[in-house]
Amino acid sequence: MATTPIRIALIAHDGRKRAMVALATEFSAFLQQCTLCATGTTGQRLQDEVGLTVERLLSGPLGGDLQIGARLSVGSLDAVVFLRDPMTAQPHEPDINALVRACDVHDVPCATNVAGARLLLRQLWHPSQQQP
Ligand SMILES: O=C(CO)COP(=O)(O)O
Repeated sequence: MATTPIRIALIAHDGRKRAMVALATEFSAFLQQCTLCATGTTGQRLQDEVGLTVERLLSGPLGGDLQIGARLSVGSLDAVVFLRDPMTAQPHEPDINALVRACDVHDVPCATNVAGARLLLRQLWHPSQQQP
């Protein structure tokens, strides 16, 4: 029986894009089975460097975070991986906060660092398997 693909949004600030590419490469066998969307530049990197099929939304500073927040608010996303750069101020900080807040409001799992993202993606990939 065919199952519905899991819908995941992938977002990374510039200082975390290499980490996102490495994470997506590590989980590419799983992510290929998912329906993916991403902010503009992150999505481009994932297409070009990992070979994933990704719906590219606007770049974060141009409203991409808000688009993803709107999607998850209406139940169109199952999980968010948002590798934020904690060391660099972002011009669109209000949009970033709105996205993370929307995850909390709607109880959508959101990983904001690689360790959390690994746990989340592993669990989504093998839901019945006990985590060690
Ligand atoms: O700024 C971002 C998230 O806040 C990411 O946007 P890009 O993927 O377009 O760089």
